[in-house]
Amino acid sequence: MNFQIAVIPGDGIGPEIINEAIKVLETIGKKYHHHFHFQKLLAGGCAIDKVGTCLPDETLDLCKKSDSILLGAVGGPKWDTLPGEQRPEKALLRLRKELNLFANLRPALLFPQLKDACPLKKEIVGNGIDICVVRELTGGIYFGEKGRKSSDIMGEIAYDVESYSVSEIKRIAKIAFEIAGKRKKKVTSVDKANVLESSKLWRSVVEEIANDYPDITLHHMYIDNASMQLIRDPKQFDVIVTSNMFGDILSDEASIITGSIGMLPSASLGNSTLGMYEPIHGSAPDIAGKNKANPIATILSAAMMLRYSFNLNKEAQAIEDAVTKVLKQGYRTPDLIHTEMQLVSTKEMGEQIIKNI
Ligand SMILES: NC(=O)c1ccc[n+]([C@@H]2O[C@H](COP(=O)([O-])OP(=O)(O)OC[C@H]3O[C@@H](n4cnc5c(N)ncnc54)[C@H](O)[C@@H]3O)[C@@H](O)[C@H]2O)c1
Ligand SMILES: CC(C)[C@H](C(=O)O)[C@@H](O)C(=O)O
Ligand SMILES: [Mg+2]
Repeated sequence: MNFQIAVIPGDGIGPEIINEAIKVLETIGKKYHHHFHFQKLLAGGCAIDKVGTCLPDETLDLCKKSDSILLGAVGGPKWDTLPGEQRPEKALLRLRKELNLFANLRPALLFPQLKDACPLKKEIVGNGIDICVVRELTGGIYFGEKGRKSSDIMGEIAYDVESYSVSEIKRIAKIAFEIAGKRKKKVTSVDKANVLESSKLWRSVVEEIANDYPDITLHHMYIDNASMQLIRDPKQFDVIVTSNMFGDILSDEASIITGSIGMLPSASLGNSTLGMYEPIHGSAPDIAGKNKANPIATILSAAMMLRYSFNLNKEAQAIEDAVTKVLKQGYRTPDLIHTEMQLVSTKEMGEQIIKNI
């Protein structure tokens, strides 16, 4: 089959990790007789430098017309002083919003071979950690009213408003319950309902949706406690459903218990098969251009693309199996390294994964 993939390498380590994911997809294409057509597009800081805007119209148009989008990372210190609207990260937010990609799945899976790279004690990790964070992606404080104003008494004031509608909460809650139905049948909804009005609505709507899923257990947890419980006893979680900002923070926290933020992929989905797939990490300016970045999160994001946008399940599994094999063989990028392991670069990690497909 033929698939049109819009590729946004972006900034920092973005182009390095994307190259490895493309090579992996090409290998899958050859093996299973699919034609993946890649179209590289500009967005982020590199687009600001080249054409003066973080998300050129052409990029947005071509993303809309493609079958799926693969993104590396955007942003970096070079553009940090730009006003909010002009920052590279705005490209990401606009893509998510314009394509209505409201559901962000961030699976935090500790590969058994990486138990030594997990900072938690062995007795806490037990047989392994397998959590799916379902992050609401097109609402909340990221997209509420924001601005600056000045007051005679307080001087300059900046504000960002968190708001959620019933329909926004319903659609993300449904996705979380559907996913939990295929897993361990447990949803933990994370909010701050003891303080925030938007969280109170969140909690009541999630409870209403839970009535349609009698075989799924629902727990509510405040974000402060959830941040602590994730380290104290991560095995208690199956699916975590939460708002845009809480999901952003909790997923970075969850990633480190899988060994490295370089291990966590994501899928951003809406109402059609068009999805955007990206690692959860950023452009990692501290290691950019050094061939040191872990490409696995991006490669696993490509696997999620095959599964969710193209319904190519055995092909996705082939990538995931190859990652497992490479980890078994002892290959590690610097973020995962510990004793008696084979240190490899970004490129070498990609090559080893390809060899194992
Ligand atoms: N999706 C995105 O495009 C995205 C996501 C997060 C942050 N950002 C942007 O990236 C820039 C840097 O942000 P940050 O430093 O807060 O977060 P970051 O995720 O880029 O880096 C945090 C730390 O994790 C390490 N790291 C990240 N990815 C890695 C990988 N694949 N392999 C090995 N180590 C890895 C980095 O070296 C750094 O030490 C900022 O401009 C931020 O806005 C973009
Ligand atoms: C870069 C930033 C806008 C983005 C977010 O906060 O959503 C990132 O941190 C992520 O996790 O994808
Ligand atoms: Mg983030």
